[in-house]
Amino acid sequence: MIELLTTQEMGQADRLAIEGGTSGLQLMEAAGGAVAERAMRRTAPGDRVAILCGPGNNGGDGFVAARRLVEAGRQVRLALLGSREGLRGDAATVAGLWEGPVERFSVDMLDGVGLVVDALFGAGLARPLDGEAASIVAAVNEAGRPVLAVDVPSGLDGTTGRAQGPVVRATETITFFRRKPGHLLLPGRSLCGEVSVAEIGISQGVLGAILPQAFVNEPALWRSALAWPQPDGHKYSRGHALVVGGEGWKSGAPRLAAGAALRAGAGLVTIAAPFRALPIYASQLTAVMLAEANNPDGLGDVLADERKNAVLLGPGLGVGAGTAAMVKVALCGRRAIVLDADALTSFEARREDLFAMIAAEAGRDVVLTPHEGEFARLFGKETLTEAPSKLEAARAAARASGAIVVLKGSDTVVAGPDGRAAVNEMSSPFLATAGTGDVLAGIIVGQLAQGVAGFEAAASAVWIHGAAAARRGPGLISEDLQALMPGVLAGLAAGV
Ligand SMILES: NC(=O)C1=CN([C@@H]2O[C@H](COP(=O)(O)OP(=O)(O)OC[C@H]3O[C@@H](n4cnc5c(N)ncnc54)[C@H](OP(=O)(O)O)[C@@H]3O)[C@@H](O)[C@H]2O)[C@@H](O)CC1
Ligand SMILES: [K+]
Repeated sequence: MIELLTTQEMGQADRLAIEGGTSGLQLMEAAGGAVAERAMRRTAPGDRVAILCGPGNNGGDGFVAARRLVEAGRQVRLALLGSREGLRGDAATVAGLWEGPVERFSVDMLDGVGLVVDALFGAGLARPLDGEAASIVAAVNEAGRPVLAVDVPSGLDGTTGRAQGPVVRATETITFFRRKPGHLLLPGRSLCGEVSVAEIGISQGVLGAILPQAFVNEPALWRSALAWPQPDGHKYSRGHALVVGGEGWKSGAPRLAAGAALRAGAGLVTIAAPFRALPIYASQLTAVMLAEANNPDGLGDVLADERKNAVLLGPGLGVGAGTAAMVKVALCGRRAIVLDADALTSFEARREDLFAMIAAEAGRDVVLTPHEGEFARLFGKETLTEAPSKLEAARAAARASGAIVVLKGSDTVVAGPDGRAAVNEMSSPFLATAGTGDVLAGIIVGQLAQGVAGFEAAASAVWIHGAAAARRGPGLISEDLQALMPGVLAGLAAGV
């Protein structure tokens, strides 16, 4: 399980390590040493390196790296933002060990360098950069040389992934102990370049005191919760997913979802749709079954069979009171529910009704899968814009709704009402194509049908969906995803 630490939690980790007997100076020597190691991979002896140090401990890491790089034969020029006398604590100590000149930044420092080390600001960034700091950042970005950022690109908030002012555009970022959410959340992820993590002598044990609630979405987070068919099992023991579909001319979305649910491992999958649309569905389906549901009462009849233990509503269903009434029927009872697309938008003006229906049945999993537009419509634009980060927006929505919220995008966040959250990085830009959201909703309902718990069902589905897309790359269309899933699932089953 890979935890993500807010800058505050990282400060706690540093403090706990120091209380545990590792000095701050040892941590800084290890951090600066790791920076130097990364810098050496990008340069050869004799190459010129510019190291830009800020007034805090991030700058301290820069001083350590400078010393180590000179020892390794690099030609180092070091600039300090602020005065040497202004340095405090460990940063002052390591600055004292630096025997070279300490310059004031000038643009010519960047001429012909093989690497710029950005050690201006890290976890202590307290406000947007302005004045001299802002002009240094502009000069670094303008120079177009490779940049190695220490901890985070200066100007980026490691907790939120946002920059309120100027920010360094790094080629590579090295952070310490654990990544921070801002390394995965956009725009942070694209500003960091390649991210590596260095161990600096903080023991894993500190996590037991910190209890981080945000994680990288990767198999270690949910692998043990996945359901695999047992030798003595049968299709009914793998669950029965129901996808509620609409009119025939909108049957593509429910069909994509149903196929994905079957691939995800649901034992049976049925699409419920109006009688007049059934021939259209039937002409394109084989293993997926059909049931007639002309209206909410009809859906109630279909759901009278309690073996249908997970239901998806939304893809191709249409926005309006009819869809809201279908959702209401599906939400009566204990089965797991996924609400996507039109099923979310149908509650735009009456979100409290939806949240009350979700709350009415404790212990049942409801997963909501909005993209940012649907999220703003359901939870209010301010939930998105006023939250400090996308992660916090998803958490706030999960708390308000009592559901697991999958806030989709290139940096999809899965958040549970209990505060647990996972940020996804297993993705592909080629997923930005029609129908992929329907496939994701289908994978989630397929996982839920097999009895996988809501948070794990959603997080694993997001990962499987991204991994399938990554296998194809250019040319991907949503119809391809189903056929790509077995390879991804085989890898998970084998534990790789
Ligand atoms: N023991 C440890 O903790 C370890 C920490 N490590 C390293 O330390 C880093 C965190 O160090 P840090 O806490 O000193 O913060 P840092 O990012 O250097 O900046 C603080 C300084 O910047 C200033 N400042 C802030 N915003 C500003 C702005 N907009 N414009 C101008 N100034 C601004 C702020 O001034 P103030 O706000 O007080 O006026 C203060 O002087 C962390 O990222 C990692 O690299 C590693 O060595 C491992 C051990
Ligand atoms: K930095």
